[in-house]
Amino acid sequence: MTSPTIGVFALQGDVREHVQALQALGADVVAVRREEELDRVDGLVIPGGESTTMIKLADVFGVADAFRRRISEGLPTFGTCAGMIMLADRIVDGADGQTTFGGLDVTVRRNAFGRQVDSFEAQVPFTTFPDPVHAVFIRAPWVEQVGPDVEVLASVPVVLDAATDDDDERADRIVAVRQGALLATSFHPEVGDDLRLHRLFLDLVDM
Ligand SMILES: NC(=O)CC[C@H](N)C(=O)O
Repeated sequence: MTSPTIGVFALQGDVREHVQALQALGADVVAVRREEELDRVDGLVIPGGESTTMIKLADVFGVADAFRRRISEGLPTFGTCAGMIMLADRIVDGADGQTTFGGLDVTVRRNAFGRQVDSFEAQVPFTTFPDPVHAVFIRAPWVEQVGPDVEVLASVPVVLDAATDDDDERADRIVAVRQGALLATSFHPEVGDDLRLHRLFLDLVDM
């Protein structure tokens, strides 16, 4: 089989890390800033970065609707952190009027962990892998609600703010999901050398 061509959304974000991870797995990778580039790809990665800037630039360059259309038509897409926000159909705590590309039937809370800790690392168990994934969270979103076609792949325990320290409540928050050929993580699998999530994504592209 010939290698798939994977585009990395390159208007903003940690593009290079994703390019390296995908190339290490044998994919042909192109940076995508224009519609002609988007037209050539078999799959798309939307990196971590800043979702408000991503959507602003996509609007300014007139490509937001092209991304929306291709994703809604079934282009396999992997969003990490800000990329997860860009794939979400609904956001909580977005900037005023913030929109997304959508496609993933989830509600995502932006900067969700911010009240507790801005950035942290954790060993996160996945339904798809025998061993946990070492996950780096940076001002990360979490998934607050999922539609019926969304499969939850991973959650992390969090302590919810309570009136007093004594009755802090614990709950699990979703940090990785899959819906058809769409995959999203709250954290940055492109940081570090664990390629399992990129490989899982390339398997979705092949299907
Ligand atoms: N590391 C990240 O991608 C952070 C996401 C960022 N908080 C946003 O809203 O887009």
